Amino acid sequence: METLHLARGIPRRTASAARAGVAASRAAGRARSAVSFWRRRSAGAGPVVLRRSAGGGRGGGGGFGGFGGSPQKDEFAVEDGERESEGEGGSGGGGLVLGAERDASGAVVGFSLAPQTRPDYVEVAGAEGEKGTDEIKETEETEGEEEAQTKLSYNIVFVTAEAAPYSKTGGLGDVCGSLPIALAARGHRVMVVSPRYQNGTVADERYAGAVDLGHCVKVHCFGGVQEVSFFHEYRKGVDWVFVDHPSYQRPGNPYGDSFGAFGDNQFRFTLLCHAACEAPLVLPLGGFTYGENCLFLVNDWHAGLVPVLLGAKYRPFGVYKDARSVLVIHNLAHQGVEAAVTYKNLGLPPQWYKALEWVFPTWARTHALDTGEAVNVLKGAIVTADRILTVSKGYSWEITTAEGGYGLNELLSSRKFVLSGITNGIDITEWDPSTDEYLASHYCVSDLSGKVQCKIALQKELGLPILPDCPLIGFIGRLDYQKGIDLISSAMPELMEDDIQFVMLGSGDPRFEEWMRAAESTYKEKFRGWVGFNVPISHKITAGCDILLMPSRFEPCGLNQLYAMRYGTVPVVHATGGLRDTVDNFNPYANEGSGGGTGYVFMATLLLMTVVSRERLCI
Ligand SMILES: Nc1ncnc2c1ncn2[C@@H]1O[C@H](COP(=O)(O)OP(=O)(O)O[C@H]2O[C@H](CO)[C@@H](O)[C@H](O)[C@H]2O)[C@@H](O)[C@H]1O
Repeated sequence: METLHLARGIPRRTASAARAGVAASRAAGRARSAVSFWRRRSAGAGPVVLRRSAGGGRGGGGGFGGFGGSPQKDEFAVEDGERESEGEGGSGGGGLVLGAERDASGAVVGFSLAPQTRPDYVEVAGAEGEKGTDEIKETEETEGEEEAQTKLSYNIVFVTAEAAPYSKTGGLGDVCGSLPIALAARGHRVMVVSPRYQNGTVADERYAGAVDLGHCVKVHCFGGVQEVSFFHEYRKGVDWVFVDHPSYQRPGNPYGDSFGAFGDNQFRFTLLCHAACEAPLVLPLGGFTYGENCLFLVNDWHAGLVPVLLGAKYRPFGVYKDARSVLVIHNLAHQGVEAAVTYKNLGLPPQWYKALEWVFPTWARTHALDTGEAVNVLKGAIVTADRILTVSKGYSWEITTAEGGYGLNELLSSRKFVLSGITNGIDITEWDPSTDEYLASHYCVSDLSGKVQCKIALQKELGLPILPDCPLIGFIGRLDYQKGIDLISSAMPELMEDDIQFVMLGSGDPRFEEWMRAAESTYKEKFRGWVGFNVPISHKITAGCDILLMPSRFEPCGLNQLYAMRYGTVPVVHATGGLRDTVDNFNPYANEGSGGGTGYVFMATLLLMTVVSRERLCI
């Protein structure tokens, strides 16, 4: 498992005002420019310059959640999952030093990831001479390989509503499915806590490798006691922990079904947060628990109660005193807002109400008696987390503005000193055109000759006329207001006047799904709209298309443009958030006139007001 960190090396740009909308005609114009650019490219104008800023991360299983047994010494080293004595580990140069915990009589009672004198980290062998600093050690890219190792190793607990390949509706699943593996490869001990969704389809088999740990935890919430249990799989150096409860067993995706979002999501994710706080304390993974000295990475509102619980439920009793939490915001538009009366259901002490208190502005209230009082889980996480991260630098700034802050901009601005952005990486083993299992032909960015076979195969599979020279534009994503689908739909008649083909893959808002079906029957020879969630098709579109269109109104990071750049597919993106940060706008004058850049970045010319309505604030 390797990661590609596109953030490094990309010139940092000062983001201009977050634009909440783009002009559809502008999008069409840009797509047309890309078409003509593509034509020039096809005509021998040279390949698009795809600049990758950094190489992949170190592969390998590593990690140390998966071994057990009794140590013979107080400290021993572990390398690539194998246990060695300390002396042996020293010669290997890549071992981890662990400590044994002893009772008053000196008998070993367990193992600690922290040496007794420095209880919050372990040292990584090979970092001799540089001990005492707290930086992640990374060497510069060497022949496409990134050597990265940590000198401080943490017990990291991801809490997330989705983690691929077990569950995925979008980018959150991708990141929480691959980043833990990359961190484990660097020497951290990593656990991912996520629900064990069972929806009665073949997708349930994804959890087949996870075994019931036989551990139940009682959660006091929603006026009763709920019992949750845990399943566990140790895979690629990571402890994947799945919380089991009947509320995760129903048809649909993690958040809803064809009738919309589930009405009990607040309940389901409250359970997740309580369970995630218990997991490091009670689950003996690989023989021993993670313990209290954890770093919780809480992803989006679904995990947002975790930092609140640390402060409200555990620390008053001396538990998790040294634990820290990082809130990772993948999408600020979803905040977990419910009526104020639901606060009492969350299993929090009454005096902590203010942490979650949220009052809608007058204009957003629905009737004269509406006081606008609500609880907002993400707000609670923002005020209680030790650090706040977004998935790109640009987005970390945008959320502090009125246009991009979804009502939380002032609060986020007040926490600027702990707010930062780190651009997402991607899993370059899954997304690699030279090995991608879903492709009809393999190729690489330095030799795109196999790409045309992917295009022909895609045209064939979708029943489009097989025209290798016809520019093929693609879109992949959730059919959501965020993604600018309405802008594509209004640009479509103009786009279809050109000699192009257009393929869309997505699911979500039924209105957009209906529009895709209608567009397909209107433009039979040129347009295909695949309604549904289909990972193989997403790979085929990424490889088979010449251009990938992403006219997102806002985009915290965006992954598809990163995949596209890796597949030699020109991204055409709106200059917002992570799209602006990661796509280098094509400059025909660069490189002594031969051109340079990684795609097209268009600016919004029409600012559409973002209406922060209650509907958008609730999942
Ligand atoms: N119908 C379909 N079939 C198959 N695959 C599909 C699909 N629809 C989407 N996908 C896949 O889901 C992922 C979507 O990732 P994005 O980052 O573009 O969006 P998303 O808005 O969900 O994520 C949020 O979180 C991520 C991660 O932080 C941020 O990058 C992003 O900006 C933020 O909005 C991609 O891997 C894509 O291929």
